[in-house]
Amino acid sequence: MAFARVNGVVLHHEVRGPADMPENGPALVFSNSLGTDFRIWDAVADRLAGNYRLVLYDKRGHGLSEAPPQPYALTDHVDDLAALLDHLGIARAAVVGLSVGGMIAQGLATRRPDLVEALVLCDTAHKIGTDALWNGRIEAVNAKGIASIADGILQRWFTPAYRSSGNADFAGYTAMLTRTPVDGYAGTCAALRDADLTESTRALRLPVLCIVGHQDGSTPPDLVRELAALIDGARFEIIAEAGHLPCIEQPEKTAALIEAFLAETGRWG
Ligand SMILES: O=C(O)CC1=CCC(=O)O1
Repeated sequence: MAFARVNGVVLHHEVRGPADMPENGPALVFSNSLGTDFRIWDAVADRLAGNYRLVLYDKRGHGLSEAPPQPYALTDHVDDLAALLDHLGIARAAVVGLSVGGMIAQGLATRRPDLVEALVLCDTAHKIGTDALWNGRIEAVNAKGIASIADGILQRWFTPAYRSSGNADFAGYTAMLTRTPVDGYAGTCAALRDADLTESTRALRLPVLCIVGHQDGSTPPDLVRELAALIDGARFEIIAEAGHLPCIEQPEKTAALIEAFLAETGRWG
């Protein structure tokens, strides 16, 4: 566990992987979704940590990172990640981003192409949701807290089987969502509302893998297929028995897809 003040905000992060990895060698960087922190990647990271240097971080307003007052712009999140990688001396990375984390990854590839060699875009899109959806969430969480909208969100995040009342992990991720700082949550909703990456993402030229859970209710397979179609040469994979967070429901399959893709690029492993 480490903290760094970069781009005007304290970010909680962790670097994992073999001790003999060269300090400035390529890294695998993970960016998480709205209402989650980097622990959503733990089971995937456990499967990859033997072979790669991993960087996990909590974006502003989430986890143990500072939560500046809302609203945020997607470029705030992108510039935070760029500054964190510069701070860590990481010059080349494959960025694995989920949902808004996937938009941060796309934004980083556009704004700092020197840093990004490949993208794994999980359950994300070039444009997520509508003004009405995000404004409704901002209003609700500011007035009544995140718990007031949590049920609907959790239904889109997880399959019915995972949401069983006996599943302690489901209770844990519910707490992760509802304990997110309101400024962090609403601030990032504003970033999502205002971001449309269609044209900048269409111009990307690098290896890209798009992944989506078969039962994703937030960024459904057809939307992620659209994202993949936008990017020259991007691959598209659907993971069965998963919702919006395949890294939690199907970590084995998620890690295997990431590893096979990185091997194909010829730059990792
Ligand atoms: O909260 C949701 O519905 C899922 C989601 C959309 C953007 C993000 O990061 O998570």
